[in-house]
Amino acid sequence: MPLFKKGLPKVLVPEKLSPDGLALLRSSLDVDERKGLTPEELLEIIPNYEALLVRSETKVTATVLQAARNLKVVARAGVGVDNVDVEEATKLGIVVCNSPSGNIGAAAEHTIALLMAMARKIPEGCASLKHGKWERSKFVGVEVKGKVLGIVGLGKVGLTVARLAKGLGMNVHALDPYASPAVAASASVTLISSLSELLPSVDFLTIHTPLIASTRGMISDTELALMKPGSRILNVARGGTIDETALLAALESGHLGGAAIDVFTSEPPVSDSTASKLIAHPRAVVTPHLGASTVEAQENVSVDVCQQVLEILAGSLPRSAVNAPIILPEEYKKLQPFVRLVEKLGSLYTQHYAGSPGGSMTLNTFDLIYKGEVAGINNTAPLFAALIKGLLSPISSTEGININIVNAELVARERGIFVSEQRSRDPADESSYSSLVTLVARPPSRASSRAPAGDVAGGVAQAQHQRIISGTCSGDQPLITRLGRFEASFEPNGTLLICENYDSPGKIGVVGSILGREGVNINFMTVAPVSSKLIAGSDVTDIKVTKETLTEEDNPISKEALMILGIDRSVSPKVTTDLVKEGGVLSACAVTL
Ligand SMILES: NC(=O)c1ccc[n+]([C@@H]2O[C@H](COP(=O)([O-])OP(=O)(O)OC[C@H]3O[C@@H](n4cnc5c(N)ncnc54)[C@H](O)[C@@H]3O)[C@@H](O)[C@H]2O)c1
Ligand SMILES: O=C(O)[C@H](O)COP(=O)(O)O
Repeated sequence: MPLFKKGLPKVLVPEKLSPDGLALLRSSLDVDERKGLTPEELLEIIPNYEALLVRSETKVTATVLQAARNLKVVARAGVGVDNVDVEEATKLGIVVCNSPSGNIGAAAEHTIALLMAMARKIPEGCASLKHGKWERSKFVGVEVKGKVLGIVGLGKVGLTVARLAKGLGMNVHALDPYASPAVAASASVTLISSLSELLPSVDFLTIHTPLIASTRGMISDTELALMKPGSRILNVARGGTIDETALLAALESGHLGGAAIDVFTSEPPVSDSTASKLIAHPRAVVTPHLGASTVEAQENVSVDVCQQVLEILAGSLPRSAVNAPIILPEEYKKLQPFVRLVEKLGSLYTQHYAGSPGGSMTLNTFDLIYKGEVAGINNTAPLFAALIKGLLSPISSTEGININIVNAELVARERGIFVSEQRSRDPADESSYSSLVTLVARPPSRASSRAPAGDVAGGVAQAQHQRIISGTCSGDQPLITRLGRFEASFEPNGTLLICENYDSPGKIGVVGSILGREGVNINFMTVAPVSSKLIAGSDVTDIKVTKETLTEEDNPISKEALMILGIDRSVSPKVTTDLVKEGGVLSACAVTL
């Protein structure tokens, strides 16, 4: 078991990563470099770490992730994340990030190196000379100038290969259903619309797609048969895009003039496998997944992912996560106070209303309404995630799962929670708030069968089943401005006692003495009157406008109020019961925010 620097988050590095990035981590993280771990050893130690930094060798399986109780981020120092179970990481709220552009140049240059090595038989000539032979006529190659290079996958690496190949005087044809024709044209690449059209035209074919369902085995017997006799093929993308058995057969039959392969279906290849026979074939030029192995690329990807690990562990959003939305840093900064606010709205809703009739158990449909400046924020995914976290954190253990931007949608779907986000660029409301966020909880069916406008009775019936909480941000500090039918102004922090009562003299004294008896100190108190709009009868969508309340002659609606007390500890249910029984309040509820 490693000895950790006390208190620092721990990051496990089980593969060779450039020290440039790791140096960035060392001042604030405990970096544990453990090369050569067996899968069993990885499983045993992974619960100790907050971050895991890998290349393509470490298999980050569902079992590893489930055991990783403290893991916040898996960072892949490179592009491909096929060695990481991203789906499981998403379920568990673990960010998976990568370095999508740090090794593009290296991979493209390696492709060209293999292309030239294969065309000019450099590995064979080199090996022959080292064995003391001088065989000049045996190693006559071909030129690439004027030949057709077919590229499957005109993404970052594919496009760079295209530009380099143009520099060598090649004609470049490419197949990529998602490529931009303008970008292809700017690189003088002819876009071809199908493999069957592309393959017969090429002298060299190179693959630059990810390994996904549609590309697995994409080049097999049929496709190889379409290629010209003597043509050559390259794979610096992922093993499995070219079927290894079909490729070996095409080399053995002499149909293909050569193959240059950097990646294999199983790495390292198993002895006696098809891949090992392919490697041994005299017309195959092979490298052990070296596409990204340059000093420069390794520095790039290492620095890139190490910076992201620091940011993620500090609570920021990743720049290039594969399982979370990308949000610009300046936008994320603007969102931060509202993220805190919306989480508080959700938590306040669950704690204040969950136990009440029609509470959170039945109200699983929410409108999250952004008004004013906050409505101008484009990507509200962090607000959605904050709401789900706020709603669920007070009532569920969520089995150690950290609800965040990565898994909020999945968790909401599993829990049957529906959220509709709405925006209004109008001023926040008649009030002076520049931004206002309102959470409306409602039963799904009622919402769609809303009473026609003007039908106040219907409106009240509908309103009875809604719960509304609004808030704003004062600087960075969240502020609740409405709780139910009450106009409020309190900071949702710490433990709060929320008492509904008729606003009458002496009430505060009684409540204070009951709390004093229990040894509870009051830090602050604020009174929230019924919304003036409600008294004027204009706010028919307000919540909980009960018949009893409206017809209470001695206690007209205008006399109702919420008393919100900030207290220094959580209280037992006995305290809230006593407040109702002895203190004369209508209801009392303690929440911790
Ligand atoms: N050998 C190495 O060391 C090494 C280094 C870097 C990248 N890679 C691999 O190279 C591949 C390409 O990387 P990239 O950064 O260019 O990725 P990219 O996402 O930028 O490009 C992939 C391209 O493939 C296209 N594509 C997807 N499905 C396709 C299909 N069915 N037919 C045709 N095109 C399709 C996409 O539209 C995209 O343009 C990846 O598999 C990556 O893991 C390998
Ligand atoms: O996906 C990638 O970035 C490349 O395949 C490089 O993988 P590596 O980091 O294991 O060299």
